[in-house]
Amino acid sequence: MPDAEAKPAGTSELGEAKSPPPHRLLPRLARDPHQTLIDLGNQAGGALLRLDLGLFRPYLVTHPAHVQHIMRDNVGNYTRDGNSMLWRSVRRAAGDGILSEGPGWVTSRRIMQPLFTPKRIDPLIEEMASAVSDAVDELDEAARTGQPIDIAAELSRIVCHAVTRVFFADKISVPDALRLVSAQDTLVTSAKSRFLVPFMPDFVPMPGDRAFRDALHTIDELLLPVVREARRRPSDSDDVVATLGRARTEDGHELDEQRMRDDVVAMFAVTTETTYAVLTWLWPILDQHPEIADRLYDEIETVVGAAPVDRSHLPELRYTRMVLDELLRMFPPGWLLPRRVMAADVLGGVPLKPGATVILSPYVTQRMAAFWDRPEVFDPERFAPDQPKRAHRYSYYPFGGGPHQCIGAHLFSLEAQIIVATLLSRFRFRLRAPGIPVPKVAASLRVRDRVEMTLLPVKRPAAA
Ligand code: HEM
Repeated sequence: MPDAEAKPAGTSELGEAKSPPPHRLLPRLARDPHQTLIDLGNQAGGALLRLDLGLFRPYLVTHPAHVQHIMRDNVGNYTRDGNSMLWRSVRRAAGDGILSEGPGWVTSRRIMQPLFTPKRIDPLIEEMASAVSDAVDELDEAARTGQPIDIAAELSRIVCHAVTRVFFADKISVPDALRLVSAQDTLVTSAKSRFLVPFMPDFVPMPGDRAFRDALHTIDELLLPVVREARRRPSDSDDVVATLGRARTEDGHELDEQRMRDDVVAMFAVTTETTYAVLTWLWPILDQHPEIADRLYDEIETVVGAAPVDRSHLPELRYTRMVLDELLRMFPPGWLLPRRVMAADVLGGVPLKPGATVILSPYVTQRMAAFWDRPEVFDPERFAPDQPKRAHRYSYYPFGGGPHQCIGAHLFSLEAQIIVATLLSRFRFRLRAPGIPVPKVAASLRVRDRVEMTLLPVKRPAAA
């Protein structure tokens, strides 16, 4: 693997970041933003780049050492400012809580983080596996009749079954959860123009605004009653809503309705959206790599077989975990993580002014030839336990890092193993249109078009 440390993290001399000419950059970004950013990252080899998008001129940060500086070493200087790219839309949807910055974030992180530690999550494995299994049962009919399914829709249904039961104590019904997921989908997609033109004031109408507002309205309609009920009848349950209901701010006050609503909205989104988004990429990848698929099937057959997935299986699903780690390398849902520069700083020899935007991208760094061998090849062996340690912690950061590091990484790992093992212990699949899907231009990394497939029940010799 290329040695990230050996690449210059910057130079001791100060200088402006290179900036690709806008007349070439803009058409390329409009055509294929994902590949263009990877190409730019590769051309710059880890140096900071300035993207000249007219009135908006953010820096693209790809070197792991620079990522570490922003996410960890000098984190106080790089904020998820609620007026900046991406975070402005996030703030409109999820307010000043866990997905924000400052005192509201401190309180929410203190309240939410303990719910997702391995100690709290591991005892929930059986319940999660049983919810997943119940949801997967509903695919038997499609497998029997050969009816094609939209795997993203099915995965979101499976995830909603698990999440509503385990983390929301069935306070949100599965049909409501699916309406929420669909509204979230609209938020992520309709925020695109505000994302790309973050300096436009709110009073100037932009495409997608109406859809965004309608989706927020749906979310409030579904979640506010849940919040109000929890406030009316506090309980000692340890689901997300009841936990927020009992929580206190740093100065001892209970959270008001708006603050509770903000964190319920945020927590529902992060527990659903990311997991199904990343697992949707798995099937086209397996279809393209039959040798990887066979090894995965063999492991699941040996470890799980025809039995329901249970806690004892998970430590044995080593190859499954390697496949998931590689999936997160190539398709991290949080593909762009912008920050606002607070005070002047120097990064990689480039002076940064207060107010500038820096864009970090796990998607780009994790596909750069400077930091990965054959970055465009899907190869789970990179994550084999006997592989040498990666040269730099931040050459792979699908879950971010530093104080804002994802609190759901352990949950994702368990939940994704359970879902993949449950599905593949029962079905094989055939894609209707083979090929790796094109990513959608949206705030998170999703497939642009449906991934449709037919399911084939796994045949096993009848027991003697
Ligand atoms: C594939 C699965 C997931 C990926 C790749 C992922 C990725 C990320 C990333 C990159 C961040 C950092 C954002 C930033 O630095 O601005 C983050 C934050 C967060 N994630 Fe995840 N996430 C995943 C699943 C989950 C799940 C299942 C949960 C459920 C608890 C979750 C909860 C959160 C929360 C609450 C934050 C905000 C943390 C903070 O700012 O203090 N995530 N996630």
